[in-house]
Amino acid sequence: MRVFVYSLLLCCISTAVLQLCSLETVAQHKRKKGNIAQTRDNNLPNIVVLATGGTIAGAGTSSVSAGYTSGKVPVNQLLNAVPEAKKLANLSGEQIASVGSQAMADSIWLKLAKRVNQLCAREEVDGIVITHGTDTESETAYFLQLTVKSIKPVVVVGAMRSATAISADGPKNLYDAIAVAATRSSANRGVLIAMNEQIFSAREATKTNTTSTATFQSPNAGPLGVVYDGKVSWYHSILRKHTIDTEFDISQVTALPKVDILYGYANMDASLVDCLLSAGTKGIVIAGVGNGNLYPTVAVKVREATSKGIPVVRASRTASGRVTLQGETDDRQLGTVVSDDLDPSKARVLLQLALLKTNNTAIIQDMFFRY
Ligand SMILES: NC(=O)CC[C@H](N)C(=O)O
Repeated sequence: MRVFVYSLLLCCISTAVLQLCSLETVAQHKRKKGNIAQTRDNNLPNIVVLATGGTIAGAGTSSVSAGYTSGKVPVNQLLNAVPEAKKLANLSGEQIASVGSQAMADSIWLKLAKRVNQLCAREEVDGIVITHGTDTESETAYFLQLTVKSIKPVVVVGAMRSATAISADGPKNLYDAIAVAATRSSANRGVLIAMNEQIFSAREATKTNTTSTATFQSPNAGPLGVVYDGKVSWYHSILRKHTIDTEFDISQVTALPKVDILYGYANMDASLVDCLLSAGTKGIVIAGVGNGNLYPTVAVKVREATSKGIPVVRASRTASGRVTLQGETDDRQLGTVVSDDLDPSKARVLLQLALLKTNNTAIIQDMFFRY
Protein backbone atom coordinates (compact mmCIF):
# COMPACT_ATOMS: atom_id res chain seq x y z
CA MET A 1 0.00 0.00 0.00
CA ARG A 2 2.76 2.39 1.07
CA VAL A 3 4.67 1.63 -2.14
CA PHE A 4 1.51 2.42 -4.13
CA VAL A 5 1.02 5.81 -2.35
CA TYR A 6 4.71 6.70 -2.88
CA SER A 7 4.61 5.85 -6.57
CA LEU A 8 1.32 7.81 -6.97
CA LEU A 9 2.96 10.81 -5.26
CA LEU A 10 6.05 10.47 -7.45
CA CYS A 11 3.87 10.27 -10.52
CA CYS A 12 1.96 13.48 -9.54
CA ILE A 13 5.18 15.37 -8.81
CA SER A 14 6.80 14.39 -12.10
CA THR A 15 3.62 15.35 -14.04
CA ALA A 16 3.62 18.76 -12.32
CA VAL A 17 7.33 19.23 -13.09
CA LEU A 18 6.76 18.23 -16.69
CA GLN A 19 3.83 20.65 -16.96
CA LEU A 20 5.90 23.47 -15.48
CA CYS A 21 8.66 22.72 -17.97
CA SER A 22 6.27 22.72 -20.91
CA LEU A 23 4.64 25.97 -19.65
CA GLU A 24 8.05 27.55 -19.47
CA THR A 25 8.80 26.34 -22.97
CA VAL A 26 5.59 27.98 -24.28
CA ALA A 27 6.48 31.21 -22.47
CA GLN A 28 10.02 31.12 -23.84
CA HIS A 29 8.64 30.38 -27.28
CA LYS A 30 6.19 33.31 -27.08
CA ARG A 31 8.95 35.57 -25.84
CA LYS A 32 11.07 34.56 -28.81
CA LYS A 33 8.17 35.33 -31.13
CA GLY A 34 7.85 38.63 -29.34
CA ASN A 35 4.36 38.64 -27.90
CA ILE A 36 5.10 38.70 -24.18
CA ALA A 37 6.62 41.57 -22.21
CA GLN A 38 9.93 40.45 -20.66
CA THR A 39 9.62 42.16 -17.29
CA ARG A 40 6.81 44.28 -15.99
CA ASP A 41 7.11 47.46 -13.96
CA ASN A 42 3.70 48.31 -12.53
CA ASN A 43 4.57 52.01 -12.50
CA LEU A 44 5.10 52.12 -16.26
CA PRO A 45 2.45 52.20 -19.01
CA ASN A 46 1.98 49.09 -21.14
CA ILE A 47 2.67 49.73 -24.81
CA VAL A 48 2.16 47.16 -27.57
CA VAL A 49 4.36 47.51 -30.66
CA LEU A 50 2.73 46.16 -33.83
CA ALA A 51 5.22 45.66 -36.65
CA THR A 52 4.30 45.72 -40.34
CA GLY A 53 7.75 45.88 -41.99
CA GLY A 54 9.26 48.82 -43.88
CA THR A 55 12.71 50.33 -43.92
CA ILE A 56 12.70 50.59 -40.14
CA ALA A 57 12.92 46.77 -40.28
CA GLY A 58 15.02 46.76 -43.44
CA ALA A 59 18.36 44.98 -43.74
CA GLY A 60 21.08 45.46 -46.33
CA THR A 61 24.48 43.92 -47.01
CA SER A 62 26.39 47.19 -46.64
CA SER A 63 26.01 49.95 -44.06
CA VAL A 64 26.87 52.68 -46.58
CA SER A 65 24.96 51.82 -49.75
CA ALA A 66 21.28 52.45 -50.38
CA GLY A 67 20.26 48.87 -51.27
CA TYR A 68 18.30 46.86 -48.71
CA THR A 69 15.19 44.74 -48.33
CA SER A 70 12.25 46.04 -46.28
CA GLY A 71 10.66 44.08 -43.44
CA LYS A 72 13.55 41.68 -42.68
CA VAL A 73 14.11 42.48 -38.99
CA PRO A 74 11.52 40.98 -36.60
CA VAL A 75 9.79 43.10 -33.98
CA ASN A 76 11.78 41.77 -31.01
CA GLN A 77 15.06 42.67 -32.68
CA LEU A 78 13.68 46.18 -33.35
CA LEU A 79 12.83 46.52 -29.65
CA ASN A 80 16.21 45.15 -28.58
CA ALA A 81 17.84 47.95 -30.56
CA VAL A 82 16.29 50.47 -28.15
CA PRO A 83 16.93 49.06 -24.64
CA GLU A 84 16.45 52.59 -23.24
CA ALA A 85 12.75 52.39 -24.21
CA LYS A 86 12.19 49.80 -21.47
CA LYS A 87 12.54 52.68 -19.00
CA LEU A 88 9.59 54.43 -20.65
CA ALA A 89 7.12 51.54 -20.84
CA ASN A 90 6.51 47.83 -20.50
CA LEU A 91 6.85 46.72 -24.10
CA SER A 92 5.49 43.76 -25.98
CA GLY A 93 5.66 43.19 -29.73
CA GLU A 94 3.55 41.51 -32.38
CA GLN A 95 4.32 40.96 -36.04
CA ILE A 96 1.24 41.92 -38.10
CA ALA A 97 3.02 41.87 -41.49
CA SER A 98 6.54 42.04 -42.92
CA VAL A 99 6.24 44.10 -46.08
CA GLY A 100 7.73 47.12 -47.73
CA SER A 101 4.83 49.55 -47.47
CA GLN A 102 4.57 49.75 -51.27
CA ALA A 103 2.94 46.32 -50.74
CA MET A 104 0.49 47.61 -48.14
CA ALA A 105 -2.96 46.20 -48.87
CA ASP A 106 -6.54 46.69 -47.70
CA SER A 107 -6.38 43.24 -46.06
CA ILE A 108 -3.44 44.35 -43.86
CA TRP A 109 -5.22 47.61 -42.99
CA LEU A 110 -8.27 45.67 -41.83
CA LYS A 111 -6.17 43.17 -39.85
CA LEU A 112 -4.21 46.01 -38.26
CA ALA A 113 -7.23 48.16 -37.37
CA LYS A 114 -9.06 45.18 -35.86
CA ARG A 115 -6.01 44.24 -33.78
CA VAL A 116 -5.54 47.83 -32.58
CA ASN A 117 -9.21 47.93 -31.54
CA GLN A 118 -8.91 44.57 -29.72
CA LEU A 119 -5.80 45.68 -27.85
CA CYS A 120 -7.11 49.14 -26.99
CA ALA A 121 -10.25 47.55 -25.52
CA ARG A 122 -8.04 45.86 -22.92
CA GLU A 123 -7.77 47.84 -19.72
CA GLU A 124 -4.11 46.94 -19.23
CA VAL A 125 -3.04 48.32 -22.64
CA ASP A 126 -2.15 52.02 -22.49
CA GLY A 127 -1.02 52.72 -26.03
CA ILE A 128 0.01 51.30 -29.39
CA VAL A 129 3.05 51.91 -31.59
CA ILE A 130 2.97 50.70 -35.20
CA THR A 131 6.19 50.31 -37.17
CA HIS A 132 5.64 50.88 -40.90
CA GLY A 133 7.38 51.63 -44.16
CA THR A 134 7.28 55.32 -44.96
CA ASP A 135 6.01 55.06 -48.57
CA THR A 136 2.39 54.59 -47.51
CA GLU A 137 2.71 55.35 -43.80
CA SER A 138 0.39 58.35 -43.93
CA GLU A 139 -2.37 56.38 -45.71
CA THR A 140 -2.31 53.61 -43.10
CA ALA A 141 -2.27 56.21 -40.33
CA TYR A 142 -5.30 57.99 -41.82
CA PHE A 143 -7.14 54.67 -42.25
CA LEU A 144 -6.57 54.03 -38.52
CA GLN A 145 -7.53 57.62 -37.68
CA LEU A 146 -10.97 56.86 -39.16
CA THR A 147 -11.42 53.29 -37.87
CA VAL A 148 -9.79 53.00 -34.43
CA LYS A 149 -12.40 53.18 -31.67
CA SER A 150 -10.30 54.37 -28.77
CA ILE A 151 -8.79 57.55 -27.41
CA LYS A 152 -5.62 55.72 -26.32
CA PRO A 153 -2.50 56.92 -28.13
CA VAL A 154 -1.82 55.14 -31.43
CA VAL A 155 1.50 56.22 -32.93
CA VAL A 156 2.81 55.21 -36.35
CA VAL A 157 6.56 55.32 -36.97
CA GLY A 158 9.04 54.48 -39.71
CA ALA A 159 12.58 55.20 -40.77
CA MET A 160 14.37 56.42 -43.86
CA ARG A 161 17.53 54.41 -43.28
CA SER A 162 17.49 50.64 -42.90
CA ALA A 163 18.27 48.96 -39.58
CA THR A 164 21.75 48.00 -40.88
CA ALA A 165 22.60 51.44 -42.34
CA ILE A 166 25.20 53.75 -40.81
CA SER A 167 23.42 56.26 -38.58
CA ALA A 168 20.10 54.42 -38.85
CA ASP A 169 17.22 56.68 -37.82
CA GLY A 170 14.89 53.80 -36.89
CA PRO A 171 15.95 53.23 -33.24
CA LYS A 172 15.67 56.95 -32.42
CA ASN A 173 12.31 57.26 -34.16
CA LEU A 174 11.05 54.12 -32.39
CA TYR A 175 12.23 55.41 -29.02
CA ASP A 176 10.44 58.71 -29.70
CA ALA A 177 7.25 56.96 -30.83
CA ILE A 178 7.23 54.85 -27.65
CA ALA A 179 7.73 58.04 -25.63
CA VAL A 180 4.74 59.63 -27.39
CA ALA A 181 2.54 56.55 -26.89
CA ALA A 182 3.56 56.37 -23.21
CA THR A 183 2.61 60.01 -22.58
CA ARG A 184 -0.86 60.61 -21.09
CA SER A 185 -1.40 63.88 -22.94
CA SER A 186 -1.10 62.03 -26.28
CA ALA A 187 -4.58 60.55 -25.73
CA ASN A 188 -7.55 61.74 -27.80
CA ARG A 189 -5.43 63.49 -30.44
CA GLY A 190 -6.25 61.00 -33.19
CA VAL A 191 -3.66 58.73 -34.72
CA LEU A 192 -0.19 60.27 -34.66
CA ILE A 193 2.93 59.93 -36.78
CA ALA A 194 6.21 60.40 -34.92
CA MET A 195 9.21 60.95 -37.18
CA ASN A 196 12.42 62.92 -36.89
CA GLU A 197 11.48 64.37 -33.47
CA GLN A 198 8.21 65.79 -34.78
CA ILE A 199 4.66 64.61 -34.12
CA PHE A 200 2.09 64.91 -36.89
CA SER A 201 -1.62 64.24 -37.15
CA ALA A 202 -2.34 61.25 -39.40
CA ARG A 203 -4.71 63.50 -41.35
CA GLU A 204 -2.10 66.12 -42.11
CA ALA A 205 1.21 64.27 -42.52
CA THR A 206 2.67 63.46 -45.90
CA LYS A 207 5.96 62.09 -47.20
CA THR A 208 7.61 64.95 -49.08
CA ASN A 209 11.07 63.64 -49.93
CA THR A 210 12.27 60.32 -51.34
CA THR A 211 15.32 59.93 -49.11
CA SER A 212 15.60 62.66 -46.45
CA THR A 213 15.10 61.75 -42.78
CA ALA A 214 13.02 64.95 -42.54
CA THR A 215 10.65 63.62 -45.18
CA PHE A 216 7.42 63.86 -43.15
CA GLN A 217 5.84 67.26 -43.21
CA SER A 218 2.39 68.65 -42.71
CA PRO A 219 2.19 71.31 -45.44
CA ASN A 220 -1.25 72.66 -44.55
CA ALA A 221 -1.11 72.57 -40.76
CA GLY A 222 2.42 72.03 -39.42
CA PRO A 223 3.31 69.44 -36.78
CA LEU A 224 1.10 69.00 -33.69
CA GLY A 225 4.10 68.81 -31.40
CA VAL A 226 7.63 67.64 -30.84
CA VAL A 227 9.31 64.83 -28.92
CA TYR A 228 12.76 65.48 -27.58
CA ASP A 229 14.78 63.65 -24.91
CA GLY A 230 11.78 61.35 -24.45
CA LYS A 231 9.51 64.27 -23.56
CA VAL A 232 6.52 65.49 -25.53
CA SER A 233 5.43 69.11 -26.11
CA TRP A 234 2.19 70.01 -27.91
CA TYR A 235 1.54 73.14 -29.96
CA HIS A 236 -1.70 72.39 -31.86
CA SER A 237 -4.71 70.08 -31.77
CA ILE A 238 -6.63 68.46 -34.56
CA LEU A 239 -10.19 69.76 -34.90
CA ARG A 240 -11.49 67.30 -37.52
CA LYS A 241 -13.42 64.30 -36.17
CA HIS A 242 -11.38 61.16 -35.58
CA THR A 243 -11.31 57.71 -33.87
CA ILE A 244 -14.30 57.43 -31.47
CA ASP A 245 -16.13 60.28 -33.25
CA THR A 246 -16.26 58.73 -36.71
CA GLU A 247 -19.13 56.67 -38.14
CA PHE A 248 -16.88 53.94 -39.59
CA ASP A 249 -17.02 50.48 -38.01
CA ILE A 250 -14.78 47.92 -39.68
CA SER A 251 -15.27 45.18 -37.08
CA GLN A 252 -17.34 43.06 -39.51
CA VAL A 253 -15.76 44.32 -42.76
CA THR A 254 -13.71 41.79 -44.73
CA ALA A 255 -12.93 43.83 -47.88
CA LEU A 256 -12.94 47.48 -48.90
CA PRO A 257 -14.54 48.91 -52.06
CA LYS A 258 -12.24 49.36 -55.05
CA VAL A 259 -11.33 53.04 -55.34
CA ASP A 260 -8.69 54.28 -57.78
CA ILE A 261 -6.73 57.46 -58.34
CA LEU A 262 -6.21 59.14 -61.72
CA TYR A 263 -3.35 61.60 -62.05
CA GLY A 264 -4.23 64.74 -64.02
CA TYR A 265 -1.91 66.26 -66.62
CA ALA A 266 -1.95 68.45 -69.73
CA ASN A 267 -3.56 66.69 -72.71
CA MET A 268 -4.86 63.92 -70.42
CA ASP A 269 -6.31 60.81 -72.04
CA ALA A 270 -10.03 60.66 -71.15
CA SER A 271 -10.28 56.95 -71.90
CA LEU A 272 -8.50 56.30 -68.58
CA VAL A 273 -11.84 56.92 -66.87
CA ASP A 274 -13.42 54.17 -69.02
CA CYS A 275 -10.51 51.84 -68.19
CA LEU A 276 -11.22 52.22 -64.48
CA LEU A 277 -14.96 51.74 -64.93
CA SER A 278 -14.48 48.55 -66.90
CA ALA A 279 -12.00 47.35 -64.23
CA GLY A 280 -14.89 47.56 -61.74
CA THR A 281 -13.94 50.68 -59.77
CA LYS A 282 -16.58 51.84 -57.28
CA GLY A 283 -15.19 55.34 -56.84
CA ILE A 284 -12.56 57.58 -58.43
CA VAL A 285 -10.26 60.20 -56.97
CA ILE A 286 -8.75 62.54 -59.53
CA ALA A 287 -5.46 64.19 -58.59
CA GLY A 288 -6.45 67.15 -60.71
CA VAL A 289 -4.26 70.03 -61.81
CA GLY A 290 -4.21 73.13 -59.60
CA ASN A 291 -7.49 73.49 -57.74
CA GLY A 292 -8.48 69.95 -58.75
CA ASN A 293 -9.24 70.96 -62.33
CA LEU A 294 -9.92 68.44 -65.11
CA TYR A 295 -8.95 68.23 -68.76
CA PRO A 296 -12.17 69.02 -70.75
CA THR A 297 -12.67 65.56 -72.27
CA VAL A 298 -11.96 63.99 -68.84
CA ALA A 299 -14.68 66.21 -67.35
CA VAL A 300 -17.18 64.76 -69.88
CA LYS A 301 -16.23 61.21 -68.85
CA VAL A 302 -16.46 62.16 -65.19
CA ARG A 303 -20.01 63.42 -65.74
CA GLU A 304 -20.87 60.05 -67.32
CA ALA A 305 -19.35 58.19 -64.33
CA THR A 306 -21.18 60.23 -61.67
CA SER A 307 -24.48 59.84 -63.54
CA LYS A 308 -23.97 56.05 -63.25
CA GLY A 309 -23.62 56.41 -59.45
CA ILE A 310 -19.80 56.23 -59.30
CA PRO A 311 -18.65 59.01 -56.93
CA VAL A 312 -15.74 61.09 -58.25
CA VAL A 313 -13.67 63.17 -55.81
CA ARG A 314 -11.59 66.08 -57.07
CA ALA A 315 -8.28 66.31 -55.19
CA SER A 316 -5.12 68.10 -56.33
CA ARG A 317 -1.75 66.97 -57.62
CA THR A 318 -0.20 70.03 -55.94
CA ALA A 319 1.51 69.31 -52.64
CA SER A 320 -0.61 71.63 -50.51
CA GLY A 321 -3.78 73.69 -50.31
CA ARG A 322 -7.44 72.85 -50.59
CA VAL A 323 -9.70 72.05 -53.50
CA THR A 324 -12.68 74.36 -53.37
CA LEU A 325 -16.26 73.70 -54.49
CA GLN A 326 -17.51 75.55 -57.59
CA GLY A 327 -14.19 77.15 -58.49
CA GLU A 328 -13.28 76.89 -62.18
CA THR A 329 -14.80 73.41 -62.17
CA ASP A 330 -18.58 73.20 -61.89
CA ASP A 331 -19.18 70.46 -59.27
CA ARG A 332 -22.96 70.90 -59.48
CA GLN A 333 -22.86 70.16 -63.21
CA LEU A 334 -20.32 67.31 -62.97
CA GLY A 335 -21.75 65.74 -59.81
CA THR A 336 -18.27 65.74 -58.24
CA VAL A 337 -17.14 65.97 -54.61
CA VAL A 338 -14.12 67.99 -53.49
CA SER A 339 -11.43 66.51 -51.22
CA ASP A 340 -11.01 69.76 -49.26
CA ASP A 341 -7.30 69.65 -48.25
CA LEU A 342 -6.88 65.85 -48.23
CA ASP A 343 -4.19 64.68 -50.61
CA PRO A 344 -5.32 62.16 -53.27
CA SER A 345 -4.02 59.11 -51.38
CA LYS A 346 -5.96 60.05 -48.24
CA ALA A 347 -9.03 61.10 -50.23
CA ARG A 348 -8.98 57.53 -51.56
CA VAL A 349 -8.97 56.12 -48.00
CA LEU A 350 -11.94 58.26 -46.97
CA LEU A 351 -13.87 57.43 -50.16
CA GLN A 352 -13.31 53.68 -49.56
CA LEU A 353 -14.77 53.99 -46.06
CA ALA A 354 -17.55 56.31 -47.21
CA LEU A 355 -18.60 53.78 -49.86
CA LEU A 356 -19.15 51.17 -47.13
CA LYS A 357 -22.07 53.38 -46.08
CA THR A 358 -23.37 55.25 -49.11
CA ASN A 359 -22.72 56.46 -52.66
CA ASN A 360 -24.80 59.60 -52.14
CA THR A 361 -22.48 62.44 -53.16
CA ALA A 362 -24.04 65.02 -50.80
CA ILE A 363 -23.41 62.74 -47.80
CA ILE A 364 -19.90 61.91 -49.03
CA GLN A 365 -19.15 65.61 -49.51
CA ASP A 366 -20.21 66.24 -45.93
CA MET A 367 -17.76 63.53 -44.76
CA PHE A 368 -14.93 65.27 -46.63
CA PHE A 369 -15.66 68.42 -44.65
CA ARG A 370 -15.88 66.61 -41.29
CA TYR A 371 -12.98 64.09 -41.27
N1 LIG B 1 11.89 54.56 -45.99
C1 LIG B 1 10.94 53.71 -46.19
O1 LIG B 1 10.35 53.17 -45.27
C2 LIG B 1 10.51 53.51 -47.61
C3 LIG B 1 10.91 52.22 -48.14
C4 LIG B 1 9.93 51.12 -48.33
N2 LIG B 1 9.58 51.13 -49.70
C5 LIG B 1 8.69 51.13 -47.46
O2 LIG B 1 7.83 51.95 -47.56
O3 LIG B 1 8.55 50.25 -46.67
